[in-house]
Amino acid sequence: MRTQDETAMASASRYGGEADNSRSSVAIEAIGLTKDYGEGDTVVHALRGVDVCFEQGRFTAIMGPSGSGKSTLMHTLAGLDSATSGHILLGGEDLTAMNDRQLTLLRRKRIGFIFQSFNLLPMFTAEQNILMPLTLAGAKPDRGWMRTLVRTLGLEQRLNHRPNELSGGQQQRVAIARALITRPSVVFADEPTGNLDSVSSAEVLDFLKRSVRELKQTIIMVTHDAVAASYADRAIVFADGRIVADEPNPTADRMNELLMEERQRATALAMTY
Ligand SMILES: Nc1ncnc2c1ncn2[C@@H]1O[C@H](COP(=O)(O)OP(=O)(O)OP(=O)(O)O)[C@@H](O)[C@H]1O
Repeated sequence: MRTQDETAMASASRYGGEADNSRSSVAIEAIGLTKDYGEGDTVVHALRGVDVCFEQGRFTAIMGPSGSGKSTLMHTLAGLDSATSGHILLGGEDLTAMNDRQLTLLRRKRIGFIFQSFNLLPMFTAEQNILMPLTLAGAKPDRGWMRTLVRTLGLEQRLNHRPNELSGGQQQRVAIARALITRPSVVFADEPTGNLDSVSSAEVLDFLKRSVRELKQTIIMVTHDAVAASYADRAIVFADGRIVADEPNPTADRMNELLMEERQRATALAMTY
């Protein structure tokens, strides 16, 4: 196990030693993160020593073949799943050293989630759904921030509607507002456009991008769609529990190319066995 100083040094090394200035812009980072499922002959190494930083105010996409570890990375970073070894620093605090109660509080206050299936509560209005994280925490809404979110997401005319009175795209916009209402340090989006048609997908991705540009939010999105990844500022490709590519300003063509290269590499490897 590393000491705190060793953790800080490992973290600083990812910036070529410019630790102090650049660290202030880091939202969350993983250091030597591993996650194994099972043990012995049946062990699955889902994460194999992942080192990665996610900067504040940036939109990052995570891509990769099925089973490569994308969801495991997201769940572990969000404190939903425990790491086997390594560290996760959120605003300088190590999640891997926290107990369940501390993790629950941290998730409630500092992490937002957006799911493929929206996960809105059907008996509540859009407004009640958006405010739900605050209601559950017994916290008062910041009305100014609520207005900003509602305006940015174009939900002014939809606040009194229940989810079944909204289109898929509108429901996902409500879910985005709900994820952002606590002004979290980081928002994890798991295939947020997986259930949407291409027009609604483009709309939702545009809003995610605006949340980053205009509202200074930090978003990490898992997606299988290279076009969705092209809305991000950065795209990471995962394979076999490791990062195999890290692309700034990704285009859909470039991401398809990287995914194809990874598929060819995996096929060539399989043929040598
Ligand atoms: N609870 C679990 N128990 C055992 N193995 C698991 C568990 N969750 C994930 N795995 C395994 O860990 C590896 C990584 O899975 P993960 O779900 O993170 O991949 P993924 O890239 O998100 O895949 P997909 O794109 O299909 O969602 C896979 O081999 C998977 O079978």
